[in-house]
Amino acid sequence: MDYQAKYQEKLTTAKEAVKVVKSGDWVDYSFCANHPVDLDKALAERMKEDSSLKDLKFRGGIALWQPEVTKLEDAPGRLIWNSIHTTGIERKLINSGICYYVPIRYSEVPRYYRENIKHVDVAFIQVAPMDKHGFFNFGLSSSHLAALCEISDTVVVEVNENMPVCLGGFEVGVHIDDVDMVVESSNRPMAEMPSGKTSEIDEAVAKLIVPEIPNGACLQLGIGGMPNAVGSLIAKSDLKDLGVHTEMYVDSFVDITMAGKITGKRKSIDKGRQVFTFGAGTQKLYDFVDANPSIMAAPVDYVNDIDVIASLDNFISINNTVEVDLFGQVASETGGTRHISGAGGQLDFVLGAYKSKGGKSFICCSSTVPTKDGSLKSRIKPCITEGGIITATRANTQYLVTEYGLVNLKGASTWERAEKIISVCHPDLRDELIEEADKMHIWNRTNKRV
Ligand SMILES: CC(=O)SCCNC(=O)CCNC(=O)[C@H](O)C(C)(C)COP(=O)(O)OP(=O)(O)OC[C@H]1O[C@@H](n2cnc3c(N)ncnc32)[C@H](O)[C@@H]1OP(=O)(O)O
Ligand SMILES: CCCC(=O)O
Repeated sequence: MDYQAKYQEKLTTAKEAVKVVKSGDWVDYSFCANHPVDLDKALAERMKEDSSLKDLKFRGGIALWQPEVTKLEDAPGRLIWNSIHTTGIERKLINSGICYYVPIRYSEVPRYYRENIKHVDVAFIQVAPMDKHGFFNFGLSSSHLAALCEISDTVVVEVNENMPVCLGGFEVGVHIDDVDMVVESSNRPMAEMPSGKTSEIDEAVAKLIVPEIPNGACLQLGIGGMPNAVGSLIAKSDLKDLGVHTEMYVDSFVDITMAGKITGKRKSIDKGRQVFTFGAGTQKLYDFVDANPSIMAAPVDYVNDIDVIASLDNFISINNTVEVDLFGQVASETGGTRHISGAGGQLDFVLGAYKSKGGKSFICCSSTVPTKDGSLKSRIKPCITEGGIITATRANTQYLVTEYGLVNLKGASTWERAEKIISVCHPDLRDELIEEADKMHIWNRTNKRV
């Protein structure tokens, strides 16, 4: 089969390719680092020139830069951006009235596409250059992109030579036979998502979690500064023979690997491989995962499947949250009715890690939220702020960790939970919380004031 001939047949420019978009279409921008760059720019140009092109519905998630189409002055009347997980960029788009969140359980996203969404008009995906077998590797996001290609009327790939090639699993790319148009991009460097500075609070939390990790454990680190801080401390620890099975591949996994802590030898499946479904970090990460045989990309319905997670012994899952209440309910997606990020795979890993033999799931947060005037605002509340969304229910929460301590809520009655949870709150806010707990009938006279 002459794949090069097919490639040449399908090769076009971004300007030509975007002509396929019609008013009313669903246009899927794929995910995170794989959002299109040149196609997005060309579509925005076309929309500027042709004001009759409207009622467009875009879908994407974890936007690392603001899509050009959303910058159009008249974007609010002409398009809606739907996000399966919002970053700060998308939070701003929510405020401007053009972005809406798609509630998901991340492990289920490929099935949403195949069985529920069922139809996409146009898919625009950044991919790595075609290999000799005719495949365009999805690189940093295997995620749900194979499912997206299956249900899209038109698949347009935007080839970027800087997209790392991530192999090892399945559904990691799309074949030229299943692609309608190929656009060679301007080869911009991959967008980065630096993990930010680690705070003293992050470090205090990390110091409480690391001693809970046994040698040979299999790690998942979530999104945000705190899980990354734990990763940095693991890199400096004496732990050995660790494995990785994580939804998101982040920079600190590279540091832990370089420190010689990861062998993956004790994994019962995918032995020796660091498994992930999407990656976002710095160029250090992108260079590390590129064509690396110890890395295995796979779709999210495999990586986040609770039975797959549970089949890995000593699974350690570390995720961040926005608010926790005195019942142990975890709200990681919103602050009241204000949308912040999304459910992502938090529940998948909370459930899977607890089901794993020797596994532990840690929900961590700073005890207070930073405020402009420096006043103390607790993240731990009697009840989740009105309108807040629960990501992990109270029965699912295992370890809760703040800079003041680590408590295990499994098996604890409501009064025991209240006591444990208040023990990790900011000391100046504990009395108020005890008063509230008392009013809510979850404080017993035998409860300890810590
Ligand atoms: C990819 C993976 O994570 S793997 C599997 C796990 N998935 C998840 O855990 C999904 C849910 N978790 C998350 O999305 C993240 O961990 C978060 C949002 C909880 C924390 O992420 P971080 O990047 O560290 O959050 P950060 O502290 O920067 O706050 C993000 C926003 O929330 C706001 N916020 C944080 N806490 C609160 C609060 N208690 N009340 C109101 N707003 C709040 C901040 O002001 C900020 O908003 P802004 O940037 O628009 O001003
Ligand atoms: C969509 C995935 C992001 C997350 O789990 O946080």
